[in-house]
Amino acid sequence: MQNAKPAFKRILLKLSGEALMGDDQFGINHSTIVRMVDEVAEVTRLGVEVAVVIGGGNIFRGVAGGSVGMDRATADYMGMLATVMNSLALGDTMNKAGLTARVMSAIGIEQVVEPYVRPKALQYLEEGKVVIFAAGTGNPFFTTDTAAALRGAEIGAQIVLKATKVDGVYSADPKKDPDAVRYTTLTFDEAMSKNLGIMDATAFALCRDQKLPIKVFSIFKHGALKRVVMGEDEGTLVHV
Ligand SMILES: Nc1ncnc2c1ncn2[C@@H]1O[C@H](COP(=O)(O)OP(=O)(O)OP(=O)(O)O)[C@@H](O)[C@H]1O
Ligand SMILES: O=c1ccn([C@@H]2O[C@H](COP(=O)(O)O)[C@@H](O)[C@H]2O)c(=O)[nH]1
Repeated sequence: MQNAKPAFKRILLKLSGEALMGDDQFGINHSTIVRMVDEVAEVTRLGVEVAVVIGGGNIFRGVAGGSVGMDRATADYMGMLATVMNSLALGDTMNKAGLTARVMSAIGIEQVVEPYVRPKALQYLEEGKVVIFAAGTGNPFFTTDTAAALRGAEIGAQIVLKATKVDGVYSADPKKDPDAVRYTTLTFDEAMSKNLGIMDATAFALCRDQKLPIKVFSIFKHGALKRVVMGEDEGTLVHV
């Protein structure tokens, strides 16, 4: 179908930080980040406005610091800084691939990244730039999934796309339970009442209240992002 149009005008793409490691044990794998950017570039060429939140699990998670006795809020700020590093790497890779990316941070580090200012972010999106929201929500005790829900709602995205290491939402963690079954669709209430660990309850609740659907799909599956954007059958849709 040559003339098919994208199903969405503006998306909030949540990229897994952990997936950035590729086959490495830690950090940012070069060919993996280049591959992710290629997938994003493909959907920008369709005219879709793309905002991105990237996680920090390839570098640091606050919960890990907390578990070895660190002050949890301090550990969470370290986690937020990890997302700034990933955002800078992603923005740099995008710019090298011919996209125009702008990184905006929820915490003040102006010598490194410009601060998040909503009208400016909206202006960049209208100009066709890719906006990368760094440092999560700017507050400890949250996650980048919640930041994705928050920024998605703020910018009027039509959907939050969670690109992660699994190809959808399962009845249990498919990495731990081989009998887990994948859902094609489910409601926010079902996801929360079943305690499905793919996203935290705060992110689900915010999206439910804002009637902002979430699509969960695999970042490792070539072309999956484009298929989601074209409204094709891919991953799991979580809806009101
Ligand atoms: N019910 C479930 N269905 C699917 N995946 C699940 C489920 N419960 C737990 N998971 C796990 O959740 C993981 C994805 O969530 P998580 O937020 O930890 O990673 P991410 O968002 O990809 O990484 P990061 O936080 O670094 O951005 C999957 O890799 C999967 O193993
Ligand atoms: O709003 C936020 C977002 C993130 N954090 C901290 O950063 C790490 C990395 O984010 P992930 O979503 O786990 O990839 C997270 O574990 C928190 O420690 C935060 O405090 N507030």
